[in-house]
Amino acid sequence: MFAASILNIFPLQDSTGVLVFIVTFLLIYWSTRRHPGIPPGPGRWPIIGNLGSLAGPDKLKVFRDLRLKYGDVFALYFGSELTVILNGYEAIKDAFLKQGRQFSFRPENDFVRRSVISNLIFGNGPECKAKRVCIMNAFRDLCFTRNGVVLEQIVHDELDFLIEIITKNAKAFCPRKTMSMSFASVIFNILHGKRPERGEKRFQWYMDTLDQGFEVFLRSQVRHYCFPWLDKLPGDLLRLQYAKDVSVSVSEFFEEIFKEREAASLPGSRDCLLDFFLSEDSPVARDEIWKCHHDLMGAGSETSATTMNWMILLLALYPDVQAKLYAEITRKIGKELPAISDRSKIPYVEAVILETLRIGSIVPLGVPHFVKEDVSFRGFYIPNGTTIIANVTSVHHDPSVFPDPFAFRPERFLDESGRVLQASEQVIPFSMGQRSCIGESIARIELFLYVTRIVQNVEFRLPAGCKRPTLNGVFGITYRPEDYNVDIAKRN
Ligand code: HEM
Repeated sequence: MFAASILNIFPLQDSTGVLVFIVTFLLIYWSTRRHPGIPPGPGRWPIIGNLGSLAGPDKLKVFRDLRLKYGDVFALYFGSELTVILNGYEAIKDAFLKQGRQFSFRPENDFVRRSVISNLIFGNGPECKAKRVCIMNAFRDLCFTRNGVVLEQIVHDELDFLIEIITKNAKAFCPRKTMSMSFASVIFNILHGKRPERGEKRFQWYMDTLDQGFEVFLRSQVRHYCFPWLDKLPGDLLRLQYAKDVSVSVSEFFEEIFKEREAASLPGSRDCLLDFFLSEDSPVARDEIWKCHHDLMGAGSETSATTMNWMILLLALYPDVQAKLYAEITRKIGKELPAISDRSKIPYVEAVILETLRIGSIVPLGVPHFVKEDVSFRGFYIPNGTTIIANVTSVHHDPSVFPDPFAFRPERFLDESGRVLQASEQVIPFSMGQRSCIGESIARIELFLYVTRIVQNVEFRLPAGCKRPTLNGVFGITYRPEDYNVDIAKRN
């Protein structure tokens, strides 16, 4: 029947026509066929796969709707790359904790090999594990074992500067860039033992490069998945040459700083992360250190800054929460500089931070994971080489877990007396398992010191007569609020 219809279309003597038809048919079949046994998902289109299903201004809603239709575990093709999306706390936990051995790799596809500089966030294997352990030990030593004095000091120095700048603003201002710079300075200081000079051009250039790098990375990834052959055409259509040029400049930027530090520090000193990396037993080769520093700067500054941007917006939108926060801080520590040891004294601050991390869902789809073997998961087949994405917002914005999920209500994390913090295990902004965030403790302390000190000193208000900002976010590697302005009133 099938053969007969082909013969009707192409007479026998026209063997070229038959060949073209068969090749076209096979190409369409292979490029639209879903692997058998994989989790459900929408039909696949040639070339773009399921990218069409992700169209729409509100990406988080798109993922919410796909979950409603296909369940907690569904599969999409980003171009030709098979990607499994995990939704809900139990599915993410099953993968990253219960089957953590299989689900804890980072993608090793062609795009990552060609364009990613990272040897930590996108690293795999025992060397990457050794770096994780070394950094976590160094963070513990630098920031916590000396009662957190180093971290506390670094953050307070930075906050002296920040509060001075923001209180100088007579006009309504948008905190985004100021916050990015401030948190980047803290991480830079932990890494290199000094804060960048105020207004230093090299550092400003580096921050701009990081900012653009995030966007270019996302765009060229999508293009590479759909049209890998663009790489063979003249012109840097996939921006891979751009990525290489940036990495050379970034390595030179860090190299200069490393040399300064090597010349200045005493042998055996352990005052910043760089000292740990330069020590004899370091798991990171000398010419690879800059890559780790680049990863830590990228991962550690934009995330915390975005959390603070959400927090300022939410406090301005909910003046009653802000007033309660100020009252609690004043009652418990007055005008004293907050210390890490004060965290347990002011549970309301911790509840405000948790609620901000929940609503903001700063890294909405986490960092991609990957499987390097065929995996059986919840009755589905996940083939070797599949990318795995944990949709963290599916947990944080699930009304069955957090009723009225878009209302800013820190009280949901306090007991009935309002005095005891009841953190929910279902708030997972730092993910979980073997690849969870290694900066979590630093981030939590930074946020505590930032919010407490800033609220002690200033009040945020929506500028009179302006359109009320929404909770709409800008979707990217991080999820940040749309730019907004706030008035800042200095407290007496
Ligand atoms: C509010 C602030 C932060 C948030 C919401 C956040 C969130 C995350 C998330 C979701 C991941 C991916 C986990 C996974 O793949 O399962 C991650 C990884 C990572 N984060 Fe953070 N992070 C924050 C702050 C920081 C800070 C301050 C640092 C460094 C000082 C840092 C360094 C890293 C690194 C190096 C990784 C990669 C870990 C690996 O691949 O093994 N993060 N973070």
